[in-house]
Amino acid sequence: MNTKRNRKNQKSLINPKKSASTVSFANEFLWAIIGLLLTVFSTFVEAFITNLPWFWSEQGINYHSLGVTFQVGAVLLTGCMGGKNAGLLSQFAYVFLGLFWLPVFAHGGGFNYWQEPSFGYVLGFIPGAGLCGWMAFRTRTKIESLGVSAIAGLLVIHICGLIYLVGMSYLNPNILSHNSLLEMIKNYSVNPLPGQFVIVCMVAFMAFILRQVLFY
Ligand SMILES: O=C(O)CCCC[C@@H]1SC[C@@H]2NC(=O)N[C@@H]21
Repeated sequence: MNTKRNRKNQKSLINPKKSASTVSFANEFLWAIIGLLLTVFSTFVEAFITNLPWFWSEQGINYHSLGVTFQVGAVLLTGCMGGKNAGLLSQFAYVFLGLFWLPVFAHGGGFNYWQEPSFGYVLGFIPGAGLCGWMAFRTRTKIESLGVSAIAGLLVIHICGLIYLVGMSYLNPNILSHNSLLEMIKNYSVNPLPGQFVIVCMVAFMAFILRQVLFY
């Protein structure tokens, strides 16, 4: 047992760059709550960017919508800041809240929301935030690894959403006909992707700065 621990210590001494960051239980719990609140509120906030600040005096401030909300950004930021457990817990709580209590999903809420063809994306928030959080704490804090973690989380959300859409069109064609399947895939996976990539960059940048400031 001791030999095992010694070997582990030696490894991190040999390659300190690779040593994983850790997050305390208190921080995990705090980020699970912050993540839940962020996800609830950001679902209703449209994401936008402005023109570059050095053009503000000439051109004024121009806003461009990214065509998505900050919802997915909140899910990924929770993973990047709180880790795997905070990501999983916050998104379990979000799905539970939406199904059993408040209309916190983009198109409302309630138990029948499972019939919403896009519900797979909401379910995907759970493994998406978990994977993003797990990856974001495997190495010391680097903006590249935070970006890769957020992209991996985003991919998982889309994979879950797509599986649910295809599954629903086969198992429940009354709700989602084969004809509208492509339209749904376009609406929920193809069209939002460019905006979501911009959000992934914002998430990686914000998480990097916050983790430097908060020393973890
Ligand atoms: O970020 C976006 O706006 C695109 C992602 C869409 C997520 C879908 S919208 C319907 C469903 N209900 C939710 O609360 N989210 C998913």
